[in-house]
Amino acid sequence: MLDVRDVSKSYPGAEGPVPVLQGVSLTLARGETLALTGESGSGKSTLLHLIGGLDAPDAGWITLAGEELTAMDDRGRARMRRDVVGVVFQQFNLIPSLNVGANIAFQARMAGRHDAAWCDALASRMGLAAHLGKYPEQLSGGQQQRVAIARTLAARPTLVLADEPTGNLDETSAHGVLELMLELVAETGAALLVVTHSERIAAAMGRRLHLERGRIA
Ligand SMILES: Nc1ncnc2c1ncn2[C@@H]1O[C@H](COP(=O)(O)OP(=O)(O)OP(=O)(O)O)[C@@H](O)[C@H]1O
Repeated sequence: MLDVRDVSKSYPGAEGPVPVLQGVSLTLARGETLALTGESGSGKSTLLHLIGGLDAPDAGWITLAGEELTAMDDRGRARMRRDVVGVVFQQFNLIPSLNVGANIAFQARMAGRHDAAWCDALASRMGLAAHLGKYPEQLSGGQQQRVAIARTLAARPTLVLADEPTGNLDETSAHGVLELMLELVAETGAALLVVTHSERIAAAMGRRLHLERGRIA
C-alpha cells in the first residue's frame, strides 16, 4: 500500500544544497502501524510531507495505493491528499472560521465521503460532542488536537500520517487518544505512520523505524 524507495531530499543552504533525506526506503502494508523516530532534525517531518504528497523528493520513488506519487504533478498529488492519504499536522491546521462540527466534516466533504453518523461517532468517541458548536480558538490545545485527528479519520483515508499527534496532551490523555486512534484506524482498515519522540507511542505501534541524519538506522 505504501512503498518508499531510495528517496532523497535536500534543502538549499548558504553553501549549497543540504541533504536531509538520503536514500530512504520503507514499506507499509494495509492495516499496519509504524512509528518513525529520530532526533530533532533527522528528517522525520520531511519524509512525512513527501509521503503525504505535500512536497516532491529530489530522487527516488513513492508508490501509494498502487499509484506512483512521484510521477504526479501538483494536481495529482492534491487528488491523492483528498482521496487516499490523511495527515494530522503538528500544528493541527484547523479552519478558524468553521466550528468543530464543520471542521470534522470538512475533509470528508471535500473527498465526497461525508457520513454524518460517522462524524458524530468520531466526535463523541473523541470527547468532542459537547464542543461541536465552538470555534477552534475557543478550544484548548488538546481539544484542537482531537478535532484534527477526528477530521482526518472522518474522510476514511487509506493511509493516516500523523506528526506528533499527541504532542500537546499530558501523558494520560495522550495515551487515551493514541489508543482511540489505533482503534479507529483498525476499524477503517487504514495504515498508520506516526512520527514521534515518545517511547510509549513508538512501543504501541506494530513496527518502528529510526531515522538518523536522513538515513534509516
Ligand atoms: N522548507 C525547508 N527549508 C530548508 N530547510 C528545511 C526545510 N524543512 C526542513 N528543513 C531542514 O531539514 C532538516 C530536517 O527537518 P525535519 O523537520 O524533517 O526534521 P524532524 O526530524 O522532523 O525534526 P523535529 O523532530 O524537530 O520535528 C532540518 O535541519 C531542517 O532545518
